[in-house]
Amino acid sequence: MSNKYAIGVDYGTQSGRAVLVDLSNGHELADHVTPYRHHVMDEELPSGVKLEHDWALQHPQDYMEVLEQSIPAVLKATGISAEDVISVGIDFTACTVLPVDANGTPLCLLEPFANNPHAWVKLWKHHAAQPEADQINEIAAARNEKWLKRYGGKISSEWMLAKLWQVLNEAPDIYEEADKFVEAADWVVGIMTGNIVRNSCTAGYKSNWHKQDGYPSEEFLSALDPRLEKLTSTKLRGEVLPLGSKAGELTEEMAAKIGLKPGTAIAVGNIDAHAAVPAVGAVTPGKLVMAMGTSICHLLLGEEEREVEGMCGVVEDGIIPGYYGYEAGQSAVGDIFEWFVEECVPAYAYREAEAAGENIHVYLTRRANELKPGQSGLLALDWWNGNRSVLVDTNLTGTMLGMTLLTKPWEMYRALLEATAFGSRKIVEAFHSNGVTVEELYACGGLPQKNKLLMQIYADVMNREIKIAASRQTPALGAAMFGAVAAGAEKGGYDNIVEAAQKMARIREETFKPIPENVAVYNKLYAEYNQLHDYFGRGDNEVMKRLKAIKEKAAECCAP
Ligand SMILES: Nc1ncnc2c1ncn2[C@@H]1O[C@H](COP(=O)(O)OP(=O)(O)O)[C@@H](O)[C@H]1O
Ligand SMILES: O=C(CO)[C@@H](O)[C@@H](O)COP(=O)(O)O
Repeated sequence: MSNKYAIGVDYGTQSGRAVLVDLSNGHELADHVTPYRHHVMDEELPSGVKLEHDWALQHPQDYMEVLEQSIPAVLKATGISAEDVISVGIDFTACTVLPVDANGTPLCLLEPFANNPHAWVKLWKHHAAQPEADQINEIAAARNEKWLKRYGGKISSEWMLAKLWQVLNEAPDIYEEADKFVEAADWVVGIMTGNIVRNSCTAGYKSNWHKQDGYPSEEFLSALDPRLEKLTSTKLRGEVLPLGSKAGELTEEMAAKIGLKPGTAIAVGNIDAHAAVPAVGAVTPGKLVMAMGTSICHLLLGEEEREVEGMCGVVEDGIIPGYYGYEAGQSAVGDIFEWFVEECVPAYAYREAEAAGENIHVYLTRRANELKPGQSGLLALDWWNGNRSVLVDTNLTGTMLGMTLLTKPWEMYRALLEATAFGSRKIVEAFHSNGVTVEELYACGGLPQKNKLLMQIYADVMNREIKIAASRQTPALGAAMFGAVAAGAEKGGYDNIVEAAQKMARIREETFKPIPENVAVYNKLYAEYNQLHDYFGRGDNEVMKRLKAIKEKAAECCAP
C-alpha cells in the first residue's frame, strides 16, 4: 500500500488550521492557517447590533472558510494526491454552540434571525449565562444530583446547559425555532458528511452527558424550568458516538469544495485541548498536558473516578478510551497578555520594540527576562476572564498589587506571566492532592512555541520539568490521529488511538527544568498568591462582584 495521509483541522479561538500528516510517522508535511474573518464578536454583530457585557460570538461562515482555504492549501503545498488522504479529523473549542434548523442551517444565516444575537454561534468564552449557571448549580446541589460531582461540584457558564437556558430566557423564539443546538465541532463534521452526529467528548465535558446515565434527567431539567423538561430528547437529540468513530464520509458537494475525494472517512469531532493529549503521547495516567494558548486546558488521565474541587469534568473514555479523562483550565492566559499589549503598553515601549525589530510580546519578554523572580515587587491574580478552576466563577476579575510610580510595563507583563503560572499550579495541586496523581508535565499549543521565559516560569513555579510537544499544531495532529483511527488499519490508518500515538506522537528533546533558586522565591510568591486567591475568591471580600454590579447598574442608567 502506498503511503497514506490524514488531515487534521484545528478550530481555535482566533483562527482555524489544517495540517497534512504522514500516517506512518506523524510527520507534518504542511500546515495552513485561516484567520476568522469576523474574529470574536464581543461588541457587535456584523449588522452593527450591539452586544451586552460578557458576550462572545462567532460566524459559522468563518468555519467553512477554514475548510475551503486551508485543506486545498495543504494539498497544494505537498503535492500529495487526494487519493492518498484517507481521512479528516477535526477538533474545536468547546462548548461553542449554535442553533440550526432541520436542514442543519445555522439560524443566524437565515434572514429573519440574523439580527438576533442568540441566533449566532456562542463561543466557549461567552460568559453571559452566569446567572443561569448559578441557578443550575444551586438547584443541582439542592437535589443532590449525582452528576454534579463529576464536574467538580459546579458547572460553568461556558457550558451547554447554561448557554441554552440563556437562549430560552432571553430569546424564546430562537429557542423554539431551533431544530437542534449543536456543538460547532459536530456542525462542521455534519457539513462534511451531510449528517450531524454528536461526539462523546464535547457531550461528556460540556453537556453533562454520561456513557451509562445519559444526560441529566427530565425531572432535574424541569426543576430548572418546566420549558426545559424535554431538552435532551428534542434540542439535544441525536446519536452520541465515541472518539475515533467514523461520523460518515465526505459528500460529493464538499469534496468538490475542498479538493478531497468523495467517500473520505470523516471522524467524529473532538475538543481542541483533548485532541492534543495523544499527540504528545500522553496515553497513560499521570501525564498532565497543558494546552496553552488563548486559555489553558489541563488534561490528565486516571484509573478511577475521583472528586476534585473545581475541575471542569471527569469523563470516562473522554480523552483516551479505557481511562477517566480529567479536565481543568484557566479561561484566559494568552488573552491576558494580549489585553495587556493592546490596552496598557506605552508608546515608547512600542517604539523601542520596533527599533529592535521585535514584536511587542518578544520585546516585553526580553525586558522581563532581565528581572529575577520577585524583583518586580508585583503580584497578580489571573482572573481577567473569570476563574474556571478551582473556583469556577466568571464574576471574578483580575488584579495586580505592588505597583509604584517606578513600575515598568515589562514588570507588569512578567507579573501576568507569573500569575497564570500560579493559577496552573493551583490546578495541578488540586488534582495531585485529591489522588489524581500528576507525575509529568507536558505543554503544547501556541504559547510554548512563542515564549521560553513563560515556560521557564511555569517550570519554576511548579517545581517540575516540562516537556514540550514537537508539533506546532498539536491539536490538529491529534485530530488527524483520530481521523486515522476512524479510517481504520485496513485503509492505512490505525485500529486504535494508542497505536496511532505510538507511531505518530512526538515531543521535543529540549525540556524546561526548574531552577532551584527561582523555585525558592516562587514558593514564597505562590503562598501570597494563595492568600489573595482565597481572600477574593472564596467570599472573604466580594469586592470584585460588587464592582461588577455597580458597573452594570451604571451602564443601565447611562444606556441611550
Ligand atoms: N510571544 C508571546 N508571548 C506570550 N503570549 C503570546 C506571544 N505571542 C502571542 N501570544 C498570545 O498567544 C495567544 C494565541 O495563542 P495560540 O495558541 O496561537 O492561539 P489559540 O488559543 O487560538 O489556539 C494570544 O492570546 C496572544 O496574546
Ligand atoms: O474550553 C476549552 C476546552 O474545554 C477550549 O476549547 C477553550 O479553552 C479554548 O481553547 P484555546 O485557548 O482557544 O486553544
